[in-house]
Amino acid sequence: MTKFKDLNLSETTLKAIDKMGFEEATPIQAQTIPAGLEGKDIIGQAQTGTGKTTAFGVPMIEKIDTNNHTVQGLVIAPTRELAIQVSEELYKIGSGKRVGILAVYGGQDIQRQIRALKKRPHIIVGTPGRILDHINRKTLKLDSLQTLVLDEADEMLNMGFIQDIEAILSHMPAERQTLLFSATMPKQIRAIAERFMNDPVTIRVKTKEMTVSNIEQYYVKVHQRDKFDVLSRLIDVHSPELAIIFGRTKRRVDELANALSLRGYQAEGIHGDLTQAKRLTVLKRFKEGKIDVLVATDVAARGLDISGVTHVYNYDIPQDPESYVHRIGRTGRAGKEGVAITFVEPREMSYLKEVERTTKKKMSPMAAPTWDDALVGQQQAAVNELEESVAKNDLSQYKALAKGLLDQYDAEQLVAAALKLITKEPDRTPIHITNESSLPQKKDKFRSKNSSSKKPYGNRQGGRSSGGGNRSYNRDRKSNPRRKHTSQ
Ligand SMILES: Nc1ncnc2c1ncn2[C@@H]1O[C@H](COP(=O)(O)OP(=O)(O)OP(=O)(O)O)[C@@H](O)[C@H]1O
Ligand SMILES: [Mg+2]
Repeated sequence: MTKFKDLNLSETTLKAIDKMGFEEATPIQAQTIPAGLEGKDIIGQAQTGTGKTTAFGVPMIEKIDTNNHTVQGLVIAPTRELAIQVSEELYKIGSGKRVGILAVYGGQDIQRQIRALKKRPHIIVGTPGRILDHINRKTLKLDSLQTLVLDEADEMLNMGFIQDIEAILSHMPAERQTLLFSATMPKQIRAIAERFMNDPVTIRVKTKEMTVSNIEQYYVKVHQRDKFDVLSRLIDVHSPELAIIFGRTKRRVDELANALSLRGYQAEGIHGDLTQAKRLTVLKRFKEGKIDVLVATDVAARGLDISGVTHVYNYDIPQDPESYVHRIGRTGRAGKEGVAITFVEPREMSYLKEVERTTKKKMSPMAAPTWDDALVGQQQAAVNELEESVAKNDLSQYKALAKGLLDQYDAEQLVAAALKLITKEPDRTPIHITNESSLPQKKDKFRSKNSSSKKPYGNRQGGRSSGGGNRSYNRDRKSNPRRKHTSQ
């Protein structure tokens, strides 16, 4: 176990890390911080939720010269929410040193960002489209850049983003340190990455499986028409603290969020067609537990760190194994436990197998719960609530009422009635969810490693659109590779 104080860090940074509550460095931090401080280019790969942000953040912050009021560090992230989250973490690491950090992303007033850029921050964290916009307006200069980080590097170098990244790279000094981080790094993408890196070291936290062991992984074989009922019952059985449900398209997400609300769950959706303000509000309400089910497209799959997410449901199986890894990685973070459940239609089993081959982890089959299972789950949740209330609440103002009732009724009858009132019995309100086409069937059962879905260029979009129903997922990020991603 490595302590941060053994990593040759400045007192101010050590203090900041201490304030963040971190005691020991995680393996990826222990391995990349020294190499980062030495100035090496790094490709860092470690499982989801294992602290990669601090792994690149610490050396980046340590190297900032706060007397030099130029942009010395740039972090590029695929979504606005992630850019905000990373900037907040860097702010904490750099708080003692007073490093100036600014997040720039689409959907936020550009004039406000321009004013903030004039205050000469040392580090910019942003999404590619908006960064490029500022470069073109000459409101962001990268001539003095020393450290570049691509968070979710494989995603950033994939088809939807590569042109913007290349354009941004052309505006920064060749002599710089480049750090790439992700939980996944397909070979073909690594090859692209190496083109603009200088003798990079690859730091991979070696584990048997690509996913963290503290996430229990299940699949449920289910026909499309039954998916929603199975989902409602699963939620009733599990009573998740916070759950994320991933759907394949924006329409799917809207319909699921509405349908869940109709059945009495506190659910809201997040996807790229919402305004930025709405996206942020939904996420905030989810973090605060005001809603407990977040329905999302892959816009929420990467990097987001929301504590308390106990369950991830893949309502639609993702097409890429990488997407699966990131989606389920929204739970089981920082050593916590999590459960991931993936719905698979009978004809999509080959996708499940491909995910298992990539992650080197088998999912356990789970039977779809019955209505009675759901009722038992909800009754248990009511019992827990009642017990908690007995333990926690000051009930003195209710005791006289209780006595009165007990004089009149049988105790068992009374408690049963109270439990019935608290129990959210499984709801059968009719709902409508539009059918999406299943993923196209794979012919070659055991595809080679160079299979099409992993190719950075070309096939990815083709593969998706051939599924018909995937179109709006594409639009989510890839339909216009030049500009569109800020509207994910
Ligand atoms: N050394 C540490 N000790 C304890 N907790 C830590 C440590 N480093 C990071 N964390 C916490 O772990 C959580 C996950 O960190 P982070 O978001 O950086 O993971 P990640 O590896 O980037 O995951 P992803 O692949 O999903 O982006 C955060 O809540 C962070 O505060
Ligand atoms: Mg991350």
